[in-house]
Amino acid sequence: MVPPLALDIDGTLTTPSGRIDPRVFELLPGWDAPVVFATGKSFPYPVALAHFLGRPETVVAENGGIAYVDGETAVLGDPAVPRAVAEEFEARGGEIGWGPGDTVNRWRETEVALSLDADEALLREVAAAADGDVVVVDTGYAYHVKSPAVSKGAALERVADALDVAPEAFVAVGDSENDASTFGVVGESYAVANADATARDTADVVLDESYMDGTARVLADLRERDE
Ligand SMILES: O=C(O)COP(=O)(O)O
Ligand SMILES: [Mg+2]
Repeated sequence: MVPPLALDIDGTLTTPSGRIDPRVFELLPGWDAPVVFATGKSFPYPVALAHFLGRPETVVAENGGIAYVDGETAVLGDPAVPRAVAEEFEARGGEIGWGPGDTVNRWRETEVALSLDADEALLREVAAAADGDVVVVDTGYAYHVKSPAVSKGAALERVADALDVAPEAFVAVGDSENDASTFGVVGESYAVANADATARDTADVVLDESYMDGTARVLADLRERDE
């Protein structure tokens, strides 16, 4: 039996230019165990990915603010403080940075994401004034303003429980500080070579290969182990 997977999306299933690597469509549809997409992106993105892979929609979105499994949505974070921080940031001249349509935040229910072009120093200053009620997480793709109580790892534990699978049975692959909590609850964890320092420090193994090259290597090794 291949093990269940907890897979980050950006930096892990993508190319360096941010596209879904086509190998995702070869390797994941037939994976014979649960696959949880655990992402900082908002809820529709991992649902769409699972849908178009023909897989059950088992997802963790918004860095753990949302967990979805068996048709049940759990909203695990309160957006009030993150939104107040974003409003104060804008009142002080900061820009969220996604342009007028802002599809990055449109469906985001528990946190606020800002472009890496946003004024990080101002954002961290405004967030620090919220007295520990928010943290700023830099995924390498966005700054996320979220409750410190929310994490991908905690949400994955809920999803695993609903699937009746122990969290330790999962193998995780990720690339950034928002994956450290996942790495903390699964049995085996891998950071791709492009991972940030936090992901590298918290993963069991740091891969030699980057992006989907790294993830594909892990999947190949897991299949081989299964034979
Ligand atoms: O949305 C982000 O900032 C990063 O997304 P990821 O968690 O799938 O890498
Ligand atoms: Mg990532």
